[in-house]
Amino acid sequence: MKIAVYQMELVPGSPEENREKVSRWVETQMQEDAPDIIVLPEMWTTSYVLEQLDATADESSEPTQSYLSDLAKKHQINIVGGSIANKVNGNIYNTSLIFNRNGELVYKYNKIHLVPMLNEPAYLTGGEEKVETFELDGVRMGVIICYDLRFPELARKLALDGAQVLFVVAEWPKPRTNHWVSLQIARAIENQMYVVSSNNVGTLDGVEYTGASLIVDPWGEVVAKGSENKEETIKGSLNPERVVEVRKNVPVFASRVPDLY
Ligand SMILES: O=C(O)CCC(=O)C(=O)O
Repeated sequence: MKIAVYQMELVPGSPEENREKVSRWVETQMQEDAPDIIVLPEMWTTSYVLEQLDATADESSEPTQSYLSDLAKKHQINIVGGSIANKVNGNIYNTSLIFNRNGELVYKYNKIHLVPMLNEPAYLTGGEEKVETFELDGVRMGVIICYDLRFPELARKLALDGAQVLFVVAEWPKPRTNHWVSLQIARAIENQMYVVSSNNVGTLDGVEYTGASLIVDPWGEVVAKGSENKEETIKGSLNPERVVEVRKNVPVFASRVPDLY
Protein backbone atom coordinates (compact mmCIF):
# COMPACT_ATOMS: atom_id res chain seq x y z
CA MET A 1 0.00 0.00 0.00
CA LYS A 2 1.84 3.07 -1.29
CA ILE A 3 1.39 6.39 0.49
CA ALA A 4 2.10 9.92 -0.71
CA VAL A 5 1.91 12.72 1.86
CA TYR A 6 1.59 16.31 0.68
CA GLN A 7 3.68 18.50 3.01
CA MET A 8 2.00 21.55 1.57
CA GLU A 9 2.65 25.28 1.77
CA LEU A 10 -0.84 26.74 2.03
CA VAL A 11 -2.18 29.90 0.41
CA PRO A 12 -3.85 31.56 3.44
CA GLY A 13 -7.54 32.37 3.02
CA SER A 14 -7.76 31.11 -0.57
CA PRO A 15 -9.58 27.75 -0.84
CA GLU A 16 -9.76 27.95 -4.65
CA GLU A 17 -5.98 28.35 -5.03
CA ASN A 18 -5.33 25.55 -2.53
CA ARG A 19 -7.69 23.19 -4.35
CA GLU A 20 -5.88 24.01 -7.61
CA LYS A 21 -2.53 23.28 -5.92
CA VAL A 22 -3.79 19.91 -4.71
CA SER A 23 -5.10 19.02 -8.19
CA ARG A 24 -1.73 19.81 -9.74
CA TRP A 25 0.12 17.84 -7.05
CA VAL A 26 -2.12 14.79 -7.51
CA GLU A 27 -1.61 14.89 -11.30
CA THR A 28 2.16 14.80 -10.70
CA GLN A 29 1.88 11.91 -8.25
CA MET A 30 -0.15 9.87 -10.71
CA GLN A 31 2.46 10.39 -13.43
CA GLU A 32 5.26 9.21 -11.15
CA ASP A 33 4.68 6.16 -8.94
CA ALA A 34 0.88 6.24 -8.48
CA PRO A 35 0.09 6.01 -4.74
CA ASP A 36 -2.78 4.01 -3.20
CA ILE A 37 -3.46 6.70 -0.60
CA ILE A 38 -2.75 10.42 -0.56
CA VAL A 39 -2.70 12.51 2.61
CA LEU A 40 -3.27 16.27 3.00
CA PRO A 41 -2.63 18.54 6.03
CA GLU A 42 -5.00 20.23 8.49
CA MET A 43 -7.17 23.19 7.37
CA TRP A 44 -5.53 23.03 3.96
CA THR A 45 -8.21 25.03 2.13
CA THR A 46 -7.98 28.12 4.34
CA SER A 47 -4.98 27.75 6.67
CA TYR A 48 -5.19 29.31 10.14
CA VAL A 49 -6.76 32.66 9.30
CA LEU A 50 -9.24 32.18 12.12
CA GLU A 51 -10.81 35.67 11.92
CA GLN A 52 -11.69 35.05 8.25
CA LEU A 53 -13.12 31.56 8.68
CA ASP A 54 -16.69 32.78 8.77
CA ALA A 55 -16.23 33.91 5.15
CA THR A 56 -13.86 31.20 3.88
CA ALA A 57 -15.20 28.03 5.57
CA ASP A 58 -17.14 25.49 3.52
CA GLU A 59 -20.88 25.16 4.17
CA SER A 60 -21.68 21.58 5.22
CA SER A 61 -18.30 20.51 3.77
CA GLU A 62 -19.04 21.93 0.32
CA PRO A 63 -17.54 22.52 -2.16
CA THR A 64 -14.49 20.60 -0.88
CA GLN A 65 -16.35 17.34 -0.22
CA SER A 66 -17.49 17.13 -3.88
CA TYR A 67 -14.06 18.26 -5.07
CA LEU A 68 -12.24 15.49 -3.15
CA SER A 69 -14.81 12.89 -4.13
CA ASP A 70 -14.34 13.74 -7.82
CA LEU A 71 -10.56 13.69 -7.40
CA ALA A 72 -10.64 10.23 -5.80
CA LYS A 73 -12.93 8.89 -8.55
CA LYS A 74 -10.95 10.47 -11.37
CA HIS A 75 -7.64 8.97 -10.22
CA GLN A 76 -9.07 5.87 -8.50
CA ILE A 77 -7.14 6.67 -5.30
CA ASN A 78 -7.98 6.75 -1.61
CA ILE A 79 -7.84 10.21 -0.05
CA VAL A 80 -7.18 11.17 3.56
CA GLY A 81 -8.39 14.67 2.95
CA GLY A 82 -6.55 16.50 5.74
CA SER A 83 -9.14 18.77 7.31
CA ILE A 84 -11.19 21.79 6.33
CA ALA A 85 -13.03 24.59 8.10
CA ASN A 86 -16.62 23.45 7.86
CA LYS A 87 -19.65 25.54 8.80
CA VAL A 88 -22.71 23.58 10.00
CA ASN A 89 -25.73 25.41 11.45
CA GLY A 90 -23.57 28.47 12.10
CA ASN A 91 -20.84 26.54 13.97
CA ILE A 92 -17.42 26.05 12.39
CA TYR A 93 -15.87 22.61 12.82
CA ASN A 94 -12.40 21.43 11.83
CA THR A 95 -13.45 18.44 9.74
CA SER A 96 -11.50 15.60 8.20
CA LEU A 97 -12.99 13.84 5.14
CA ILE A 98 -11.88 10.37 3.98
CA PHE A 99 -12.71 8.94 0.55
CA ASN A 100 -12.22 5.54 -1.06
CA ARG A 101 -11.21 4.90 -4.66
CA ASN A 102 -14.83 5.15 -5.82
CA GLY A 103 -15.07 8.65 -4.41
CA GLU A 104 -17.32 7.52 -1.56
CA LEU A 105 -17.02 9.40 1.72
CA VAL A 106 -16.13 6.61 4.15
CA TYR A 107 -15.59 8.73 7.27
CA LYS A 108 -16.00 12.27 8.51
CA TYR A 109 -14.37 13.43 11.76
CA ASN A 110 -14.71 16.73 13.59
CA LYS A 111 -11.58 17.63 15.61
CA ILE A 112 -12.44 17.04 19.26
CA HIS A 113 -9.66 18.93 21.06
CA LEU A 114 -9.44 22.65 20.32
CA VAL A 115 -6.15 24.42 21.00
CA PRO A 116 -6.22 27.00 23.83
CA MET A 117 -2.75 28.33 22.82
CA LEU A 118 -4.18 29.38 19.43
CA ASN A 119 -7.47 30.64 20.85
CA GLU A 120 -9.30 28.06 18.72
CA PRO A 121 -12.30 27.79 21.05
CA ALA A 122 -13.16 31.42 20.19
CA TYR A 123 -13.58 30.52 16.50
CA LEU A 124 -14.25 26.79 16.25
CA THR A 125 -16.61 24.25 17.76
CA GLY A 126 -15.18 20.97 19.02
CA GLY A 127 -16.44 17.65 17.67
CA GLU A 128 -19.11 15.96 19.76
CA GLU A 129 -19.02 12.48 18.25
CA LYS A 130 -16.88 9.50 19.27
CA VAL A 131 -13.89 8.70 17.07
CA GLU A 132 -14.33 5.70 14.84
CA THR A 133 -12.21 3.65 12.48
CA PHE A 134 -12.71 3.33 8.73
CA GLU A 135 -11.47 0.96 6.06
CA LEU A 136 -9.48 1.66 2.88
CA ASP A 137 -8.48 -1.22 0.58
CA GLY A 138 -9.43 -3.69 3.31
CA VAL A 139 -7.18 -2.13 6.01
CA ARG A 140 -8.67 -0.57 9.16
CA MET A 141 -7.41 2.92 9.96
CA GLY A 142 -8.08 6.03 12.02
CA VAL A 143 -7.54 9.76 11.72
CA ILE A 144 -6.91 12.46 14.32
CA ILE A 145 -6.19 16.16 13.92
CA CYS A 146 -3.09 17.96 15.26
CA TYR A 147 -3.62 18.79 18.99
CA ASP A 148 -5.53 15.45 19.28
CA LEU A 149 -2.08 13.83 19.12
CA ARG A 150 -1.48 14.93 22.74
CA PHE A 151 -4.37 12.75 23.95
CA PRO A 152 -3.17 9.12 23.79
CA GLU A 153 -6.65 7.84 24.60
CA LEU A 154 -7.82 8.54 21.04
CA ALA A 155 -5.09 6.51 19.36
CA ARG A 156 -5.54 3.70 21.88
CA LYS A 157 -9.30 3.58 21.29
CA LEU A 158 -8.75 3.41 17.54
CA ALA A 159 -6.14 0.65 17.97
CA LEU A 160 -8.52 -1.32 20.20
CA ASP A 161 -11.16 -0.92 17.49
CA GLY A 162 -8.77 -2.58 15.04
CA ALA A 163 -6.89 0.31 13.42
CA GLN A 164 -3.51 -0.66 11.99
CA VAL A 165 -2.75 2.80 10.65
CA LEU A 166 -3.21 6.19 12.33
CA PHE A 167 -3.23 9.36 10.21
CA VAL A 168 -2.37 12.66 11.89
CA VAL A 169 -3.22 15.75 9.85
CA ALA A 170 -1.75 18.93 11.24
CA GLU A 171 -0.63 22.55 11.18
CA TRP A 172 1.93 22.11 13.94
CA PRO A 173 4.11 25.11 14.86
CA LYS A 174 7.90 24.89 14.79
CA PRO A 175 8.67 25.72 18.46
CA ARG A 176 7.10 22.38 19.47
CA THR A 177 8.69 20.20 16.77
CA ASN A 178 10.19 17.79 19.32
CA HIS A 179 6.68 17.12 20.74
CA TRP A 180 5.35 16.60 17.20
CA VAL A 181 7.97 13.98 16.34
CA SER A 182 8.23 12.26 19.74
CA LEU A 183 4.48 11.92 20.27
CA GLN A 184 4.00 10.28 16.88
CA ILE A 185 6.77 7.78 17.56
CA ALA A 186 5.24 7.09 20.99
CA ARG A 187 1.75 6.53 19.50
CA ALA A 188 3.28 4.12 16.94
CA ILE A 189 5.23 2.15 19.57
CA GLU A 190 2.53 1.98 22.25
CA ASN A 191 -0.22 1.02 19.79
CA GLN A 192 2.00 -1.00 17.45
CA MET A 193 0.52 0.70 14.43
CA TYR A 194 1.72 2.80 11.51
CA VAL A 195 1.53 6.55 12.09
CA VAL A 196 1.39 8.68 8.95
CA SER A 197 1.28 12.46 9.23
CA SER A 198 0.93 15.46 6.98
CA ASN A 199 2.01 18.80 8.39
CA ASN A 200 2.17 22.07 6.48
CA VAL A 201 5.18 24.37 5.98
CA GLY A 202 5.49 28.15 5.73
CA THR A 203 4.83 31.12 8.00
CA LEU A 204 1.53 32.77 8.87
CA ASP A 205 1.17 35.78 11.21
CA GLY A 206 4.67 35.16 12.51
CA VAL A 207 4.03 31.48 13.27
CA GLU A 208 6.30 29.08 11.42
CA TYR A 209 4.93 25.62 10.70
CA THR A 210 7.33 22.76 11.01
CA GLY A 211 6.73 20.25 8.23
CA ALA A 212 8.57 17.13 9.45
CA SER A 213 5.70 15.01 8.17
CA LEU A 214 6.36 11.40 9.12
CA ILE A 215 5.76 7.81 8.27
CA VAL A 216 6.52 5.73 11.37
CA ASP A 217 6.28 1.94 11.33
CA PRO A 218 4.69 -0.17 14.12
CA TRP A 219 8.13 -0.75 15.67
CA GLY A 220 8.59 3.02 16.04
CA GLU A 221 11.12 3.38 13.24
CA VAL A 222 10.82 6.54 11.16
CA VAL A 223 10.67 5.23 7.59
CA ALA A 224 10.18 8.64 5.95
CA LYS A 225 10.47 12.21 7.22
CA GLY A 226 9.81 15.54 5.54
CA SER A 227 12.24 18.43 5.86
CA GLU A 228 11.42 21.23 8.29
CA ASN A 229 11.20 24.12 5.88
CA LYS A 230 10.01 23.25 2.40
CA GLU A 231 7.06 21.94 0.49
CA GLU A 232 7.60 18.35 -0.58
CA THR A 233 6.14 14.88 -0.97
CA ILE A 234 6.87 12.17 1.58
CA LYS A 235 6.52 8.64 0.32
CA GLY A 236 6.49 5.22 1.90
CA SER A 237 4.57 2.01 1.98
CA LEU A 238 2.48 0.24 4.58
CA ASN A 239 2.45 -3.48 5.18
CA PRO A 240 -0.39 -4.60 7.49
CA GLU A 241 1.47 -7.88 8.10
CA ARG A 242 4.18 -5.88 9.89
CA VAL A 243 1.54 -4.76 12.42
CA VAL A 244 0.51 -8.35 13.05
CA GLU A 245 4.16 -9.39 13.42
CA VAL A 246 5.02 -6.62 15.92
CA ARG A 247 1.87 -7.30 17.96
CA LYS A 248 2.82 -10.98 18.09
CA ASN A 249 6.42 -10.33 19.14
CA VAL A 250 5.52 -7.88 21.94
CA PRO A 251 1.94 -8.80 22.90
CA VAL A 252 1.02 -5.50 24.56
CA PHE A 253 -2.68 -5.80 23.85
CA ALA A 254 -2.88 -9.26 25.45
CA SER A 255 -0.98 -7.93 28.54
CA ARG A 256 -3.32 -5.02 29.25
CA VAL A 257 -5.21 -5.05 32.57
CA PRO A 258 -7.73 -2.30 31.90
CA ASP A 259 -9.81 -3.11 34.98
CA LEU A 260 -6.94 -1.77 37.10
CA TYR A 261 -6.55 1.56 35.32
O1 LIG B 1 -0.34 20.86 20.31
C1 LIG B 1 0.38 21.66 19.70
O2 LIG B 1 1.48 22.02 20.14
C2 LIG B 1 -0.04 22.22 18.38
C3 LIG B 1 -1.48 21.98 18.11
C4 LIG B 1 -1.96 22.73 16.92
O3 LIG B 1 -1.29 23.58 16.39
C5 LIG B 1 -3.28 22.39 16.35
O4 LIG B 1 -3.98 21.51 16.85
O5 LIG B 1 -3.63 23.02 15.34
